[in-house]
Amino acid sequence: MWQYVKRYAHFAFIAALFMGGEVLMDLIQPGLMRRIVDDGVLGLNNNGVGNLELVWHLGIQMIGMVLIGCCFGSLNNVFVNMASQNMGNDLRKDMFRKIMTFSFPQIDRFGAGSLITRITNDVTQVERLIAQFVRGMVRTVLMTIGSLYFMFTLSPDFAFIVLGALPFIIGAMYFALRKLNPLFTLQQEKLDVVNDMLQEDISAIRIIKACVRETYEKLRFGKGNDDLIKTQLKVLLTLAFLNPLVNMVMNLSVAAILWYGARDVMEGAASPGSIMAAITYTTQLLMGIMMLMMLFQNISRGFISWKRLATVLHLEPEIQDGKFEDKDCSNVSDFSFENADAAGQRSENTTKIINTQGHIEFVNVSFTYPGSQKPVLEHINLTINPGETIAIMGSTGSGKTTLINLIPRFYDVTEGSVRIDGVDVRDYKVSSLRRRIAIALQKSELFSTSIKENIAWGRRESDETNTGTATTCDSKTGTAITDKTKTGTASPDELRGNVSLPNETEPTGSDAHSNTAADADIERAARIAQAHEFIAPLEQGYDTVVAERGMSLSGGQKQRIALARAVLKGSPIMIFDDATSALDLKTEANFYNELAKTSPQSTKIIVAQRIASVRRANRILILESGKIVAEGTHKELLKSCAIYQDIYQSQVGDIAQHENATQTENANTTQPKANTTSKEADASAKGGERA
Ligand SMILES: Nc1ncnc2c1ncn2[C@@H]1O[C@H](COP(=O)(O)OP(=O)(O)OP(=O)(O)O)[C@@H](O)[C@H]1O
Repeated sequence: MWQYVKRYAHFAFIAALFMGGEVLMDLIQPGLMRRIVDDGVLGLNNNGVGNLELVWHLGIQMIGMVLIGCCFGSLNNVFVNMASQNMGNDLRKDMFRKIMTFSFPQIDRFGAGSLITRITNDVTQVERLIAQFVRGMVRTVLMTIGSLYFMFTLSPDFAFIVLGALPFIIGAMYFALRKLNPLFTLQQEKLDVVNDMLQEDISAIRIIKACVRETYEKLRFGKGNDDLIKTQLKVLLTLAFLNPLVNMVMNLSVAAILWYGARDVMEGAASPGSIMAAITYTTQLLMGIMMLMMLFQNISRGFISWKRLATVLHLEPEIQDGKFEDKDCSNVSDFSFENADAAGQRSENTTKIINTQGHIEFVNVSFTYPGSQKPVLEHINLTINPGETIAIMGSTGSGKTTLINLIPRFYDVTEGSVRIDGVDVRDYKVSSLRRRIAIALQKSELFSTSIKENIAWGRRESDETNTGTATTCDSKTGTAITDKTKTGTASPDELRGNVSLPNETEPTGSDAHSNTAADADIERAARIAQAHEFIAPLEQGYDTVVAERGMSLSGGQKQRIALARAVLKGSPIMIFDDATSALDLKTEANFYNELAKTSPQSTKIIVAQRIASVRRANRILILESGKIVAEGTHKELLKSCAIYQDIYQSQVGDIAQHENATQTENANTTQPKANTTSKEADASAKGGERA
């Protein structure tokens, strides 16, 4: 924690100085009050003749002290907040960065709810720990020392009375904190559970309503919440006993001072003013101790939260960078967090540059999910050549997604190796590897921003580059494209970016150097993904803002935006994991046709359930129980593979429809493209989206 504290230690130090000033003002006041009573009112040093002028004089001094103390207190708050909030800000950012470097199993181990609790509630607790420490601890320590000192100067007896009370208070606090500490840990864990449920329920609200499971979910959430409240109640109950106990000890001390002091006053050993001052010091001191009690609670809570944060911050990412960097991405200024973390490491290791072609090899690959005993993939041997289109079919749970997840290292193989262009994926720099792979998934993740931003999102490195020029990768040629839109030197060809596209209006002149170039890229990608048809008629077109997680779009529309995003990324390797399942067959066929035309050199891997989606692939693999059981073209498999034949038989209707769609498409390409296509596409899209 010190590394975070020390960055803002200067603020904390200044805050402590101001707190010292505030305490000093508080400590001086009882002395002034004593003089007002003894000298000003009772005139003890003037034969019983009071001095009103002195009362005024000392009164004004007291008001001045209060005001100065108030200013010191406010300035203390300002600097305390600067220290604690800045530290919290750094912690939150570092937590987020760290989480971004985690592998899926690591994220699963914590759970999304727990990570959210840590990054929000736990960071707040640590902020509070720092604030309370600088504010409360400094105040209490100075106040205790100062009050005891002044009490000793007033009367050592008074000081001994207070010192006698201290062990009771400290003992009570010690036992309370021993009881409270495990409860604080439990409380944070219960909060994790509640946050997990909350997150799950809010994102699944549609299905909860559709299945009329509101009551069930309410009960489930209620139970989690009750558990949290029970723990919180235990904490409060412990405190409920502790507070009155400390109050009682404090009042007994005041009573003892009054009793003792009254006797001294009667015997002439002490003045009434000094008794008043002693009582004020006692109250200040014991209030300080009370505050210390609250402080210990927050400190102990803060340390528990810090431990939870440290578990995340000190966890080594399972997926580590290798030495190989893609040639075309080697001079991309890396924004990615893993690179931020690995920056030092990179300078030590000699980075080896490779020109990615898109050749993929699975060499005797086996994979078992962490925590599971049963392998999901067993001894997979597979070679995919650059520019080849491979389709993977197989029953649900056969391991298709798992297989493709090994390529971008979402998981690392348990045995064997996955190689891209002859290099084990584990030897690549993770960001470089993933930049060369475009992925579209069945469940399209969209962000609550414009359609344009959503499509451009996958190719963001150029936007995030803040030094020099940005380089992205051309899928067709495999060569680097320097993003000269920023420097104003881009030619129209360069402005076409990653996507190699059919001839359309090229941006020229000054347009070529403005945003319209990027817009043109986005539109072309959307056209390939068959998304332009539904985006163009929208009132705001590409600037239409998508609701959270794409809720304002149909399933098919979301998928087409996700496809456009993958196309725009234009990587040498493209993976479509059931990414066209919500499209009708015609739209799907159009997409793959366009893709084949515009990115012939990209290696494409299509995971699909429909024969119509895969029949045009160069090779189709049939995966069963984690093993490749058949491999061949559509025709070959129809002849030789019983599983494929079964699937074919079950989809005969679909296939006929697909053939018609393909014929219509071929006919259309011989005629000028009329506007009717957009209507057809929309109508068919609706069909697909219903699918
Ligand atoms: N994160 C995970 N942890 C543990 N087991 C998993 C995990 N993800 C998938 N599995 C298991 O691995 C097996 C293969 O899953 P995978 O998602 O690869 O299948 P699939 O062929 O893509 O299925 P589908 O066609 O239904 O998408 C399944 O038995 C599944 O239960």
